[in-house]
Amino acid sequence: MPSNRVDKSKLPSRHVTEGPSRAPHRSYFYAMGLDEHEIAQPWVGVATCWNEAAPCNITLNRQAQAVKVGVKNAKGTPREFTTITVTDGIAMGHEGMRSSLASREAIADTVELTMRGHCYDALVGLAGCDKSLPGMMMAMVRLNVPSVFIYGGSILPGRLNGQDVTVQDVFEAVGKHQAGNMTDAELEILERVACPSAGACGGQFTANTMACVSEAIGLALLNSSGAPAPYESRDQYGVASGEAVMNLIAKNIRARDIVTRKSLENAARIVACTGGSTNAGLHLPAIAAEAGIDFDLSDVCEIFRDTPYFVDLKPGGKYVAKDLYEAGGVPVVLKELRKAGLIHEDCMTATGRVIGEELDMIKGEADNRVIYSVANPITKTGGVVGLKGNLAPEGAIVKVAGMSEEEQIFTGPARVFECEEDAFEAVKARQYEEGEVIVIRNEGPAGGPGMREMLSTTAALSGQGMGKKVALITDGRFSGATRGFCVGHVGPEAAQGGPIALLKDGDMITLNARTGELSVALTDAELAERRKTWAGPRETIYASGALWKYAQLVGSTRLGALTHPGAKGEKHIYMDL
Ligand SMILES: CC[C@H](C)C(=O)C(=O)O
Ligand SMILES: [Mg+2]
Repeated sequence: MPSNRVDKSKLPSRHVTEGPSRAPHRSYFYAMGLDEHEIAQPWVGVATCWNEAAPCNITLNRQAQAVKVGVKNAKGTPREFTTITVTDGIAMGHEGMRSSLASREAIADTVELTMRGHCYDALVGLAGCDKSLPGMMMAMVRLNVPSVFIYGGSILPGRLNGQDVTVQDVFEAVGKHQAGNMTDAELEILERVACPSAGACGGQFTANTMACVSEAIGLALLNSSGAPAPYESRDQYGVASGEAVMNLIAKNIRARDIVTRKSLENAARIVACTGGSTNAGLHLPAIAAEAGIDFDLSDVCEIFRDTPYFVDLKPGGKYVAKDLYEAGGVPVVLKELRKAGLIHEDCMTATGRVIGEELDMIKGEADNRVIYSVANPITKTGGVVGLKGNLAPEGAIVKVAGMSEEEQIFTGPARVFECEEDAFEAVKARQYEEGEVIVIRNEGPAGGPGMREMLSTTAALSGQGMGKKVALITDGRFSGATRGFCVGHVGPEAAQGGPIALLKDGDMITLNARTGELSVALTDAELAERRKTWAGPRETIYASGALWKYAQLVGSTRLGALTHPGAKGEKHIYMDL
């Protein structure tokens, strides 16, 4: 058994299990039904984001039981614990959305504190929603313990009029309804059928994007994210993940042996080739920073730029996560990337083998329906690209999957809004013109605070049939289901005095996703002149509490909006591991 090779004298858990001074601690363990063998084994924290807030996380409790079976099979002692989630689909379109990105830090912090406080030796993390996936992976890298990640799985698609539908259709239906192109009764039918099961939103939105990342980066077993959440066949991956973490303990393979510059590049590839969520441009730098790796928004975008887009998923394309699973899932996509030399094969994974060896064992091939071959992609460059220019010196990001080449170039006058609510009201009332660039500012990580996703506004534009007739830029961000020429993460944000803060109605803005440009037709001197009269950042609307604290601490978008400095190669990471 792998655990026979574990040097127990080095495991963090000995601080709570060994010696006369730990008799009180052991009393608690006996109180929970553990016996002396279980107390003496390696302790594995099984962290889930289970709660009843949303379908994304509702199955995690069941799946955690499978993980615990795996840990026990391999002679470990699993201890399940939970942390929070904020679910974007429900937080969307109102003040609640400010809690979303901040919840990523809360998840990483609470998992970290639980692990530290109880001296667990290793971690299996289960997560099912936008911020819980990166938050959980950040905790793994931050603690640098042996770690395995497992996604909770996606939702099943709804079915209406012979077509698959997701919650994206419901968000967009709001715009259609507002425009008078959908009746109350039609909207009600759609909202009842769009989400027929547990699981995270069905397209290649943020949760599914980060699930693909979890496999490509090596923290999750290959194919473990594929089966939809309600499928009990997922449980075999739960058991295998529990066994895998015990093997990592035995081999002393830690999260930072897995998450490296190269594995982050593999992860960025899968985001681009699947037309994934722009949020990856925030989460990959954040995960990197936890490992002390400098991999910022422009590094991510550079990988995006020369990655072909060849997996046909919503919102840019046709299919949902269940279709990707049935076509062979992430392993087949990675195999295609490998054919083009776009995968670093020597990256360590959660099995203790490198990703090249793992891919050698995969039999599936591209079906040229959901997964095209890399040699015959949908487009030659990535489904997500970076932009820079005098309006975004620290960069910006846009999803272009599904947009034609002509649609990727746009010049128009700015219509400036100071917050999302103002923009949404104007869109609802059709107080904007075709050809304009809608600017929504003061929505960055510190300025919002919380860098809200603006799906309600972008979906309303799409629903009004105006998605291709206007462009939108913001220092906030978008949901994975946003489509249209919507540029987010414009940095520096307005609250940090970025040029977006200086825009006025009518300024001519150019967005060019082909050349990677985001600029305003103002000279440096004109911008400097406006800066002299700039009123400065808005005061945060929170006077205390978690969001006030978040606004004080959060760093720049370019670096992933972290609330701490990130690892700097320090020696003391976790206990004395
Ligand atoms: C449907 C979109 C989802 C709720 C989301 O927030 C994301 O994918 O980012
Ligand atoms: Mg989201």
